[in-house]
Amino acid sequence: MRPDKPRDPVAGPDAGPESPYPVRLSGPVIKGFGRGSKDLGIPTANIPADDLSEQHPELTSGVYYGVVALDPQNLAQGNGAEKSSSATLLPAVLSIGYNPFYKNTVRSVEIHIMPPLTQPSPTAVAHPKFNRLPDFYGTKLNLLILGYIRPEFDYVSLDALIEDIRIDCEVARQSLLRDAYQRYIVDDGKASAQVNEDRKWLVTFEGVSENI
Ligand SMILES: Cc1cc2nc3c(=O)[nH]c(=O)nc-3n(C[C@H](O)[C@H](O)[C@H](O)COP(=O)(O)O)c2cc1C
Ligand SMILES: Nc1ncnc2c1ncn2[C@@H]1O[C@H](COP(=O)(O)OP(=O)(O)O)[C@@H](O)[C@H]1O
Ligand SMILES: [Mg+2]
Repeated sequence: MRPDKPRDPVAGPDAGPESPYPVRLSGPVIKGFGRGSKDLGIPTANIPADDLSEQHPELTSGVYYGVVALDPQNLAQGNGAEKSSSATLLPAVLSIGYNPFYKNTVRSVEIHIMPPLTQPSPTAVAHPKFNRLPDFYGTKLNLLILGYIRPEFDYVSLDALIEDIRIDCEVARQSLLRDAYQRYIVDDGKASAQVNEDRKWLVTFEGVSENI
């Protein structure tokens, strides 16, 4: 059960991601249990978790933050962002694990994509309307995990779970607003060669690389 204590406003060192982060994950967006939107009002793009234990033993179950890009080549038509050749980098918060509140028997990777950091945060207020994009099932998603926030918990109620995910969104946002993290989204001219390479990887889909 979730411990009854206040949450830290940021997660991970101010100086930038610390080993083993950043961690790269990719996959097509698949169907989950359909609870994200229906029960919680928080859509999560699920990607396959089959190889996770072998490929990334360092990714223990828990909540993380990072940056995502969706393949612009197979984003469904009419999703608002016109089918184009350039991928957008967006902040994200995700959960990896068995969702103890729902007692899943298989592990899942579920990513909630947040609005750009330049926009006001919808989750700054209690009982928010979480960010919702037009559906993009089947689209390839690249994710760069930059830090760990907390373990997964069981909760006394659905409302308590939703409120903790709202705080996760705020922690992810405040964490990513720091210079050493924001440069994974926007080139500030001060990024190391490695950060530039990671940003380039994010927008590279099957050999198609975008200019960023
Ligand atoms: C940031 C974030 C944190 C989460 N934390 C928990 C958690 O601590 N415990 C839990 O049972 N589920 C947690 N979840 C998972 C939700 O229960 C899950 O997104 C929901 O069951 C939707 O599943 P679906 O994609 O299969 O529909 C979290 C999800 C997100 C996006
Ligand atoms: N902000 C968002 N973050 C993640 N997915 C979103 C977002 N907005 C819309 N979606 C869409 O909603 C789907 C997830 O909804 P969800 O209710 O969690 O269903 P499922 O159980 O199939 O994962 C994603 O696969 C994606 O197509
Ligand atoms: Mg989902």
